[in-house]
Amino acid sequence: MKVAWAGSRHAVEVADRMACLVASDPVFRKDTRTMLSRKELFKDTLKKAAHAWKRTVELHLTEEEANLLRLYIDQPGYVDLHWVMFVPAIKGQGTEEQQKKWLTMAYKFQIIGTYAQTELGHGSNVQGLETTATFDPSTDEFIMHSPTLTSSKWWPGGLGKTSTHAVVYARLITEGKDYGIHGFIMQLRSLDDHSPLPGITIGDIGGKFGSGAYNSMDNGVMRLDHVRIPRDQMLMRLAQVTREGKYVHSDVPKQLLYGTMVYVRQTIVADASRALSRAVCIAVRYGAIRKQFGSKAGGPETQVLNYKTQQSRLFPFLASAYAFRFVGQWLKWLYTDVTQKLESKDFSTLPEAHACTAGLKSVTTSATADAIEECQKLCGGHGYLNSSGLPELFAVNLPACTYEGDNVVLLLQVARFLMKTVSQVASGKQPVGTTAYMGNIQHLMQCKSVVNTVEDWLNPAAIKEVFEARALRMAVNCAQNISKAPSQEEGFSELSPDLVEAAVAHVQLIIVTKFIEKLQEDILGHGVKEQLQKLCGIYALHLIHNERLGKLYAQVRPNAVALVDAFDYTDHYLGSALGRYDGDVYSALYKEAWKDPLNETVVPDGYQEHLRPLLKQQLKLSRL
Ligand SMILES: CCCCCCCCCC/C=C\CCCCCCC/C=C/C(=O)SCCNC(=O)CCNC(=O)[C@H](O)C(C)(C)COP(=O)(O)OP(=O)(O)OC[C@H]1O[C@@H](n2cnc3c(N)ncnc32)[C@H](O)[C@@H]1OP(=O)(O)O
Ligand SMILES: Cc1cc2nc3c(=O)[nH]c(=O)nc-3n(C[C@H](O)[C@H](O)[C@H](O)COP(=O)(O)OP(=O)(O)OC[C@H]3O[C@@H](n4cnc5c(N)ncnc54)[C@H](O)[C@@H]3O)c2cc1C
Repeated sequence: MKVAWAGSRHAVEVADRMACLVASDPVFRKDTRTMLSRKELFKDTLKKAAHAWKRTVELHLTEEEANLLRLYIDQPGYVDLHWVMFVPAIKGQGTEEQQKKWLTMAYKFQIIGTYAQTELGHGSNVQGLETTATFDPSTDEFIMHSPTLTSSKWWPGGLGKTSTHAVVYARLITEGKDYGIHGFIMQLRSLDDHSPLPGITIGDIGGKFGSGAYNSMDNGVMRLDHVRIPRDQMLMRLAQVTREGKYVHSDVPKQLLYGTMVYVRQTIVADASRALSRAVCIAVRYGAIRKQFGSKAGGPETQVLNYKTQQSRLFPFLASAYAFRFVGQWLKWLYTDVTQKLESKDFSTLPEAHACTAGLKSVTTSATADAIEECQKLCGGHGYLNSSGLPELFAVNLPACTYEGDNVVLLLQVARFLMKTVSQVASGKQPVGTTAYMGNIQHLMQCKSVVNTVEDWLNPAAIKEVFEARALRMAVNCAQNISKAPSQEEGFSELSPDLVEAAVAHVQLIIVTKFIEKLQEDILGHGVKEQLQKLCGIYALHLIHNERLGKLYAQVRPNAVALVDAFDYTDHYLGSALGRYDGDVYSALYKEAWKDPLNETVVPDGYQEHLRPLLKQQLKLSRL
């Protein structure tokens, strides 16, 4: 099962090696992270990032190994933005010459970069950004400026205190005309003493949700006061400004400006499956250790994992973790395929790639945030302790519902794509890729499900048909209602809640389909495929027909712990007293409690000033 989860034997081996490297290095300790002040946590993040880079160089780690090292260090920081957004933005939007110049420095960490798009006034509406980049032909420079308070850059990770450079998104103005949003490389801080360059005001935007967690990241604010940069720092793969100030657009779709976001959304699906699997791992292992109540005859107490209510709340998450993992692996393939096509100037699959990455990012991150919260409840009181690992896991993954595109905004993008596809089908065009099922419209609009028993739900063809019919009918229903509205735009706006539901149904169909396709691959190992079939059934059925699942849960229960062991997480990475591999939960909880700063002294600070006088006063009063 470890191989099925990781994708290959090689993937298991390299992940194990990197996880152990991190777990055995004292610099990467994180057990007292939630007790650090914001400043201490930030410094700890800088230390870990520098040490990770040192180890990467010393051990000559490959890109794959270095990425895993960063993942297992498990502490958000500026390096995430540098590798996940700054470098890809230059790769996707820079010319070959620009890539050579900037990536050479970025790969060696001679510069640290971030992705500065969002502003105080606008995040979702990228076309509404206000920062300006005005070309001055007299000096061959762009003047970068924040004209209003709301145009202050706001949120970019690493911007607050660390980044020396950024890809800054701004409205390009040349020859008096506004050509909309484009990307520019800007140096922000001196490479000698790290002070901000003239005209740049920069800082951290302040503490965020939860202790520890995302507070390790210095999300930043930046205002620009007529800062000049050379013309060749505009990223010029999609469009150029000539020496004379002429705007020239390349023959590529302007949506490629959004390419970095497509790339990151695809990686976020993998993050979501990992976060969900960590929460499930903690809740399942702990559920096997925790006992409450017993038989009336005085027999042994019951493991809470044996309660049917516990199973019906928890096993759909276990199934979802596997489902998201497999769809994430497929999405990575889709992204690579689209990138190769783009290189040979075939842009035909771009809308589908956008819809799939936007939709899957939305559905998987929302489900994951909800599931982590529920796993905390599934662990009872102990789940609420920081030492359970769950509060931090929740706080770190909750913003994934917002960053890289608010989930509802992204689902509306999927809905737009679906409405276009429905109208193309109506005019006789055969849909392809993930919407190919819509071509079967005559059958799917009328068919009746052949499913009667729980066993029928293990029939992949039956499951697929139900999901296809559900998604298509919801989309067609929306399209019909929109066509009755005074205008397309008004109809879309009025029906947006239904459109979001239709988009979710389409995305869930993709997830179910990719799970089924996974089951058609060669899967080695005794009983592995059978367990995955049950999980696939649970994933599909819990979305549409909760009542019939009891039998499947009973079949999964004997292997529940093994199914989470297959995630292959070290105790260091899981970071949970409840989810320990050896099950020694109570000693671990007890030990963790003593690490709290409040326990550094037996009598707490503040006793002399506030507690003692109060108690003495009460004592005096009671004697009167
Ligand atoms: C215990 C815990 C310990 C710690 C654990 C540590 C680690 C674990 C967690 C993981 C952490 C780190 C790793 C990951 C790092 C991630 C860091 C994330 C940082 C965040 C960064 C950001 O948020 S960057 C900013 C992102 N911003 C957005 O996403 C903005 C969203 N808005 C948009 O994308 C657009 O404005 C929108 C699409 C909404 C609208 O576009 P617009 O052009 O205005 O309007 P439309 O008319 O709708 O579109 C025009 C046509 O373009 C098509 N289109 C739109 N987008 C795209 C696209 N991306 N690609 C292709 N095509 C696109 C659209 O469909 C329209 O097409 P049509 O044919 O004309 O209909
Ligand atoms: C932890 C974190 C890290 C981030 N890192 C970065 C970074 O590195 N770089 C960067 O540039 N940005 C970053 N961001 C910003 C992030 O990309 C934006 O917050 C995100 O795109 C959402 O935009 P917004 O904040 O403007 O939300 P808003 O759009 O203001 O959303 C508010 C509400 O309005 C709703 N809404 C908005 N538009 C519509 C619509 N058309 N129809 C229906 N409902 C709508 C939304 O659903 C939401 O409920 C980060 C954000 C966070 C939280």
